[in-house]
Amino acid sequence: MTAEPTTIRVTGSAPAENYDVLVGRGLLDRLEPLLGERVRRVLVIHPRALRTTGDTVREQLADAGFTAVTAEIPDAEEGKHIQVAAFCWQVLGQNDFTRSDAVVAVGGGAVTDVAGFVAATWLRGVKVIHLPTTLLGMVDAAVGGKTGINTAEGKNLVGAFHPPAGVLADLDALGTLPVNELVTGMAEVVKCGFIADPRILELIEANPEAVKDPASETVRELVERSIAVKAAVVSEDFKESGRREFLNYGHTLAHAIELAERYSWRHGAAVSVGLVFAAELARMVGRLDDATADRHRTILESLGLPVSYRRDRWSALLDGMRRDKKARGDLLRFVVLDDIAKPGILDVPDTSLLFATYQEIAS
Ligand SMILES: NC(=O)c1ccc[n+]([C@@H]2O[C@H](COP(=O)([O-])OP(=O)(O)OC[C@H]3O[C@@H](n4cnc5c(N)ncnc54)[C@H](O)[C@@H]3O)[C@@H](O)[C@H]2O)c1
Ligand SMILES: O=C(O)C(=O)C[C@@H](O)[C@H](O)[C@H](O)COP(=O)(O)O
Ligand SMILES: [Zn+2]
Repeated sequence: MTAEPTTIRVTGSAPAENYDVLVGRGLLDRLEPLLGERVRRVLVIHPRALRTTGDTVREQLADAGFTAVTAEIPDAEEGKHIQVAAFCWQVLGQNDFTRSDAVVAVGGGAVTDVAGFVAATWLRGVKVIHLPTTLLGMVDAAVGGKTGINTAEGKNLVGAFHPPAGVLADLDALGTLPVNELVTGMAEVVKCGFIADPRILELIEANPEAVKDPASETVRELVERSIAVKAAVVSEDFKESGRREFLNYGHTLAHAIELAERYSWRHGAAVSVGLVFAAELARMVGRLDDATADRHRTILESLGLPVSYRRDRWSALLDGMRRDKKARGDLLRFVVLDDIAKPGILDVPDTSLLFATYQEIAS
């Protein structure tokens, strides 16, 4: 018998901002009820690597009486491209998708981001349901309604806030995920631990190896706790006018590293370095104690995640960081900690502080 899934509710100021995130196993039969009465056509967007899963979802929907089509898109960050969105818009147009039809995303965070963007923009907004298949997708990207694509100038520079109608985080999907993908996703879990839920940090520290076993109860608890952190934040501040910025902890440098590496680094790996940098920055300005700053490095290293980046790339990184969405004019703004579960914002008008901080983490 399959155990009942855990339900984590996201709420908002508008009815469309209310939805459930289900965490469990064997959740595919929960998709049809989420689509509702009015949906006739469904576009299933999946990466090449998940063709079999995409076909399974399409066939199940067709058996249930929907007109279901798939759009197979390039893998990982190559999928977060305007040409990929245009391809999906073409499929929607050629199949006469109306405002009462729907998009289903099957894949990691790259897929949920671009599929969410396609849904947000087709006819100015149709329903989207996320079936995340990576740890990172489950704990972060599929939840909260941030959608987007990259441009030549940087990460997620074009997008929209468009909440899903539901998220099915089926832990069975993690069974085929390469361990390095599981581990990079853990960077966002660690982020949630530092900004809001110290129990996450204790669980990882107690058994870093259990964290790499997708069948473990530890992974399930980490997934549920991280989603709970994100759900609480986005329920209060969907469009990032305040508290939601804390979910961006570590991301100012992370996105600059991804751009500098032309997206050959996984997002989670870059977030890992970004978290260490943000902790060092808070230590430098006297906001964070040594032990808590060091704890970032220790816990991320215990998972095998990177904690430093190339010294010779500073100027490219600074250029990238200037395009961070938290920046206001020439002012760079960073999420920092005053303590565990006490995030705040640090305004940095003078980049010499950033350079000095970078020297502490550069290799
Ligand atoms: N919108 C948000 O709030 C938000 C939050 C965090 C991250 N993101 C975005 O998410 C993206 C990163 O997501 P990601 O780490 O999931 O990477 P990803 O989507 O690129 O997937 C990583 C790799 O795993 C493969 N894969 C996916 N599921 C699999 C499975 N079950 N079995 C085997 N292989 C599988 C994919 O094909 C890909 O090669 C970044 O673009 C990041 O910016 C968005
Ligand atoms: O949901 C959010 O808000 C986040 O910041 C979560 C991040 O982990 C995620 O990578 C997000 O896509 C970054 O957003 P951006 O606004 O900096 O592009
Ligand atoms: Zn992220």
